[in-house]
Amino acid sequence: MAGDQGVSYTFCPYADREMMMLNISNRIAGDLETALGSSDRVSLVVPGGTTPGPIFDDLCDVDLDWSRVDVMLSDERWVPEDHDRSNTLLLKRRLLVGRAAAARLVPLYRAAEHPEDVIDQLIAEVEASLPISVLLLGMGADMHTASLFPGADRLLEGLSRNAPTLLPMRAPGAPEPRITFSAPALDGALAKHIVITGLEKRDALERARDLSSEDAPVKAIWNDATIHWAE
Ligand SMILES: O=C(O)[C@H](O)[C@@H](O)[C@H](O)[C@H](O)COP(=O)(O)O
Repeated sequence: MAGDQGVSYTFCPYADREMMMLNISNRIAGDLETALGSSDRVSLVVPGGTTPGPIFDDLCDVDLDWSRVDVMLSDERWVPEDHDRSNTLLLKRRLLVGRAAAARLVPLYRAAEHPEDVIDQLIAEVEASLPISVLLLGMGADMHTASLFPGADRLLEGLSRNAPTLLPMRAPGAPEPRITFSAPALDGALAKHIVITGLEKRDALERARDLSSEDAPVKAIWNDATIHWAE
């Protein structure tokens, strides 16, 4: 456990990445199964980026009633869906295949020049699938999570208690505009997992304890999360 200012998470280290990815997939499957036991439809929110692919490879073959699962991204880069930086493309290739192809993808992207052009429509679609039943997030070495980046143009709004469910975000560290779930929308998830790899990110997690959420946005959602780490 780590704690300051009343926040806490459970830190779960693994001997190797493969074991970690398999275990996270099993944990998510168990959380989804539990949620499906008490709701007609449940939702799973996952990150893009480079880390979660192996989790998706394991999870997509799990035997559960995927036809009752809404899948959403925690954040999306504002690029067409066939672009190699599209998180939607990653989902379509590695999670929404096999048994999980029966799940419903709730998009965080629509073909439009700017996220602002379609944000209201995206919010309405996403809000129909809330609350988040199961959440998986990644974290950058700069302590961003989803697209809540330190120094981003609308970070304070995204961290505020009254934040909209989704908001556009532009940040010095992000090559394209983003759309992201806000911190309170993510923090309301019933089960929360964060996956990180490598010593740099583990050190960043340690540093985050003494920083504000503005400098370390991951803090805004880590309360009651399980943080899975392997070198
Ligand atoms: O689109 C994205 O980039 C993600 O959703 C983002 O929040 C990601 O989880 C972190 O940046 C970690 O990224 P890596 O796993 O690539 O280090």
